[in-house]
Amino acid sequence: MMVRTDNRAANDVRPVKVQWHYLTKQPASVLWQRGTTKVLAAVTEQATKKVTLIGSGLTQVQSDWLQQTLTTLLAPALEKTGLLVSVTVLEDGGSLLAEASNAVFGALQLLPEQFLPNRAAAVTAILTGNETLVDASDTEEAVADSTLLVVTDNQEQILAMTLQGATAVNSSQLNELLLVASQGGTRTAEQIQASYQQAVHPIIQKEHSEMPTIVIATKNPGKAQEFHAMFEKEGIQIKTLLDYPELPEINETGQTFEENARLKADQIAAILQLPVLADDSGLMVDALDGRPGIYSARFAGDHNDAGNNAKLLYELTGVPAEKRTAHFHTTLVFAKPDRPNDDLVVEGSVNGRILGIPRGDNGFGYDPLFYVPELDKSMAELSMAEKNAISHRAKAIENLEPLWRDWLAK
Ligand SMILES: O=P(O)(O)OP(=O)(O)OP(=O)(O)OC[C@H]1O[C@@H](n2cnc3c(O)ncnc32)[C@H](O)[C@@H]1O
Ligand SMILES: [Mg+2]
Repeated sequence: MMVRTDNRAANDVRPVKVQWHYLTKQPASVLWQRGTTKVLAAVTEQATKKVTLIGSGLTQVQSDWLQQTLTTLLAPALEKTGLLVSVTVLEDGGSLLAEASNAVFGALQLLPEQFLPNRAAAVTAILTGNETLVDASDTEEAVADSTLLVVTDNQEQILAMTLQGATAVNSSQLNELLLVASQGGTRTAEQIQASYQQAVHPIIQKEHSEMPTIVIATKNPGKAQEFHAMFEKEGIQIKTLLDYPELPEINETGQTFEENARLKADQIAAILQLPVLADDSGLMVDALDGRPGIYSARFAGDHNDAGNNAKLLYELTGVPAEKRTAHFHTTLVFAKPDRPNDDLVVEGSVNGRILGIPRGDNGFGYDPLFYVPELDKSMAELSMAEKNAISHRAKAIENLEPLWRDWLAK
């Protein structure tokens, strides 16, 4: 009997770690880890009624299979809208295609519209010698005679599968593979669900009618997540604009960050009759007299990060490194219903320099061009945790921390 690399039973799946809403500016993204395999997936709706998959770190065959499988699984939803799926393999520690599929299934759960009617999850089962092992690690995968990848729902029903290997399998071996894989897949679906309930559900959706509520004036769950920790420990639940789809769009017509944040906070507090925390942020470049500033999101016309970055580089053509100083700024405004003169206002900023060429893939907006001298990295080269320790939003939250309890109780 072969001892598994981590002493698991033959039919045991490894735990999973899911970081929901991993990318701040994507509507639905997930960092998925099982064993040492790490995959980042993001999904957005697109007008064309098909699945477009952009894979990095998958082979063409794997990308094709995943795209085809998604197209089949999502067929009913694809009659109405299309889907852009991006998959980035950060580390391949085995069962790569299964974990890439799981990352996408996870991200799909974060879209407002339910694309996947059943909870789907993927797992591999391998045949090695005369043993059948579920959820193979990379060392186990290396000695597999055959590998079966199965996508199941949460009831051990098989939704898709693919068999690969140099050795033929007979029907009883295939049966055995199918059995352990479908159980492992359903176990994985439960793991995804448990993580989702813990991480996402309580923050944004769960109703605690007895709990005091504040509203974060953003549709960006990543931002909301940054505020969540501060309020959770005080027994306050937070909601976001996603919980109030009927609210009118508030136009950011102010001339300063504070005016814009105030517009959002005051108007929404008045409508919902709840305390509202709003933020407005942007990039201020010294050589451009503080531009793009409040116009950061639409510097190049529409809300397009690539266009904004290109325009910034263009405007700084020929400006030497030492004159490319800049800072990110955030203003937070906390408003209570019907008390517009009593808003709590705090700010935060982080200094840096605008690079000549973009660096790094994390973050969003101007992050790849924003160099942080203390860390000798661009903002896009920082992990989310590193960025959240030094960012302008983090500093503003730090400044809010000692003030808001007394203000809210007044
Ligand atoms: O107001 P909401 O709806 O939350 O979304 P927004 O895109 O307007 O978000 P912000 O006011 O926070 O930021 C305005 C723009 O400034 C840039 N920006 C803000 N924070 C940033 C950050 O942490 N990293 C990189 N760019 C950032 C980015 O281009 C944003 O679109
Ligand atoms: Mg804004």
